[in-house]
Amino acid sequence: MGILEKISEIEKEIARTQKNKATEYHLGLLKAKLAKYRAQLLEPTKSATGKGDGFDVMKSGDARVALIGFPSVGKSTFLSLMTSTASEAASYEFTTLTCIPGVIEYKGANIQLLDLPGIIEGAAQGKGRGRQVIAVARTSDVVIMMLDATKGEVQRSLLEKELESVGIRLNKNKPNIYFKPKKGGGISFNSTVPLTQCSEKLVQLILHEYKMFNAEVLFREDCSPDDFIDVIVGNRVYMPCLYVYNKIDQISMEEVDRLARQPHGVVISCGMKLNLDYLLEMLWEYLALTCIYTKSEGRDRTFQMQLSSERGLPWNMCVIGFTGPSLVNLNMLWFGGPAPNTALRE
Ligand SMILES: Nc1nc2c(ncn2[C@@H]2O[C@H](COP(=O)(O)OP(=O)(O)OP(=O)(O)O)[C@@H](O)[C@H]2O)c(=O)[nH]1
Ligand SMILES: [K+]
Ligand SMILES: [Mg+2]
Repeated sequence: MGILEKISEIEKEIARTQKNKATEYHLGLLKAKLAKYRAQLLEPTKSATGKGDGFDVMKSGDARVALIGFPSVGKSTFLSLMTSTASEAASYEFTTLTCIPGVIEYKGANIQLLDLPGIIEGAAQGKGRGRQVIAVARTSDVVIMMLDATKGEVQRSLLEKELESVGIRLNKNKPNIYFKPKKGGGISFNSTVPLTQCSEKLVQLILHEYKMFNAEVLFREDCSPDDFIDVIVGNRVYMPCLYVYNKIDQISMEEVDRLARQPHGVVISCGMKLNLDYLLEMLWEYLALTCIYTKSEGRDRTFQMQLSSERGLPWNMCVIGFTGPSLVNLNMLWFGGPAPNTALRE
């Protein structure tokens, strides 16, 4: 059996297994296996990482934003509107075939915006240029998931699944679990909070699946088995994502209102140049959140300083757990006591 078949078998088994106390170990084990096979799938192949395929665009500026979406949702139209780069837009699917960088200048910062080919279901497993596109998404600081407002919610959940399956975690903080593999001494397990989704036995089972028999594990929040697997697999990327619904000129006001209220949602029309300023403001706030995930060195620090001086705060103000889309929330939280769940530790 190939890896793809194995993955599909396990996914089916997870889907048909009822979730309850009696099955929690079985499910935990299945999820650990799934994560293992998916990791194998992601091991670089020549075609996915080969230079010269148009995807190896140099990072430049203060931050990088990737445009991810199905074909013909308006990604290239957006790039051409927001930057001085022209990217061909047309009514047929897969107009864009490589990665096309542009620069947004905003509040003294240069934000690199990347237009990418459309992706479809199965992208992570190599359909179309999905793997290259997703590899670029992994290198960005914020993802703009562009959606066609006329097309319903299914595109969004399909894309979320694709990104999820390659270890990209959207609008989610890194699980607050201390994990350290050891040379001996068995598995020591502790938690500072009551756990409702994981237990010592489940943690041991998952670790054994990864052939780890000695480790120190400390849960500092009530994490799920999936969170724990993310921590031991270790190559996950946590990034903010804006869900941008384009083409609102084509839908009713009621529908616009509904989409605008989605968490992390912004509604726009590239065709009629509607709400683009607001999107830029939101993008700026979401970029501020990336300070949480990045190290305080070099260019990241410059960017943090820019962001925080604007708000009259010390540059390392940005070292805060992710609480929501509003920076105001973050600042209040920070002044309220020690920053929870700081990710600048490493
Ligand atoms: N009605 C309407 N049409 C739009 C809007 N934005 C873009 N379009 C149209 O949608 C079509 C696709 O736009 P593109 O920018 O090529 O889309 P894309 O996402 O880059 O497509 P691929 O590169 O093929 O993945 C074009 O015909 C655009 O003119 C909008 O806000 N409203
Ligand atoms: K197109
Ligand atoms: Mg395009």
